[in-house]
Amino acid sequence: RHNYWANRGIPSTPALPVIGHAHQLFLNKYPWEMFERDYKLHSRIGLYGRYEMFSPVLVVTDPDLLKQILVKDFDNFTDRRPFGSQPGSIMGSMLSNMSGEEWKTLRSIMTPTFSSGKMKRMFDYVCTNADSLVASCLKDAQNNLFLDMKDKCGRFTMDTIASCAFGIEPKSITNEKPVFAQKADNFFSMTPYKLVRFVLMFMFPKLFNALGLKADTADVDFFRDVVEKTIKSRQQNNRQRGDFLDLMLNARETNDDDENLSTKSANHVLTNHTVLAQCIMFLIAGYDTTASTLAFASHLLAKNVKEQQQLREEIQELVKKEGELTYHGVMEAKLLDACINETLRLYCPAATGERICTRPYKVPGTEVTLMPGDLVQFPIWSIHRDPKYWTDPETFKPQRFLPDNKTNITPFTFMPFGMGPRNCIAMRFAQMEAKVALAKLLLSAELQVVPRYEDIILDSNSFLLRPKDGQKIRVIPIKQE
Ligand code: HEM
Repeated sequence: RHNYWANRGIPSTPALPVIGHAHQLFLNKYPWEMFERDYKLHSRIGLYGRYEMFSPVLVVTDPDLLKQILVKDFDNFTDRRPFGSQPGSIMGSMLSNMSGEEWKTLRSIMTPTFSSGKMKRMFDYVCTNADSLVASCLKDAQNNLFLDMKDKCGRFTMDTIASCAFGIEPKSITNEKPVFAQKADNFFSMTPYKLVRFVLMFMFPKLFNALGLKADTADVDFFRDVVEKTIKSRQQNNRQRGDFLDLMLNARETNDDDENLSTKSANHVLTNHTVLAQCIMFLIAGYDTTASTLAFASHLLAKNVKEQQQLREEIQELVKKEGELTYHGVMEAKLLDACINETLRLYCPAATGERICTRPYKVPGTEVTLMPGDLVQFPIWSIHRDPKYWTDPETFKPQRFLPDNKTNITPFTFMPFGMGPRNCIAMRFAQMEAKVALAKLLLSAELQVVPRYEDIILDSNSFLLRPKDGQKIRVIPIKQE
């Protein structure tokens, strides 16, 4: 049963009996490295096959084919593999884990959360929290040789998503015990038990359910309590902020008699349970990826002194021109954009992407017809570091993303937020949040590498790229003129 790829002329390295290539996940230091060896062997061809037990998986590395699958033929690949789908589970009801029409309807309800108008309104909340982050860094820098930037930035991203989307103020940045941030961190931190649980839930959902394991963990229950209280208080006060929570509650309460078809299907999708699930997803998803990005960016700039100074000068120039840091200024800053992009190229928090085939699909240029349920993976980490697309790929060179050079980048070789209609729904928000925090930090402080912490060490127990044991750097206040 491991002849599927050979019979169709698709390269595949020899599989082990029964388990196929599933063992690759455990042979490497990091999960995303399981693609490295086969990527190097087969990327010239643009695709290769592997097996998870007996199930064939197509790994796509060719940028044109990726564009085809993720964008042009998206209707054949609308879903990811089901994750945490148990009756009544919060995890299974999150947008990220939904499929088919339910996903489509919910995605269209949630998309306006990050419209340009809403982003501009959220900018002030982001700035307030970024100011608290900088103040906290400067204060702690007085008594500490170095700061843990992952911890600091995690508190910032938690406070920012909570205030922007829900009007909650956890005050994680100033709190000695930042419960919200700690709970979100717990969700992503893997112990060996959690890792096994995660692999079972992801790769062997039937076995996971048969063992009576629960998809929702205690951390999810904590956020369920927070969101339930927030919804109750908002309904009692009858106040509208025009934020994500209002958007969800208003869509849920739209009258059932409405003749508008899309509203009817929205009512069908939006139960109390699904509203709750999306809110919890935002609090959790809003925390880790952006915090790690900021921690990685701080470290890379601490290490690359020239780039750090050039970026500081760009931001100082902006502030001089506009009187303060404005939404427009932050979004237009070219080097700031390039530094965040280069950070995400080298350290993309979500290192692997995947889609499930939802309609039979003949893969262009091959004899393969994928059937509904077949899995397609794309190794983002390997593509981001492929010397075919990036000269000197291991080196931090933000200049690659400056407008003059950007046109040299092969489309679909840079995809830290995924691509196509099912890409990261909060991409523009995450970019704005990271840019504001980094800009404010650089205006007030110089970032330096700490001896013994010169390199980024990644957490090998995580499926997301996260710094292991935080990300330590030295923060030196800049004397204001
Ligand atoms: C630097 C920060 C972030 C990165 C690198 C990132 C990356 C990603 C990636 C790679 C995907 C999968 C896309 C695909 O399959 O094509 C994704 C999906 C998603 N992200 Fe993000 N993300 C970030 C921040 C956020 C934030 C702040 C939120 C929420 C507030 C968020 C919410 C989501 C959701 C809900 C999905 C699932 C979308 C769907 O299935 O329709 N992300 N993200």
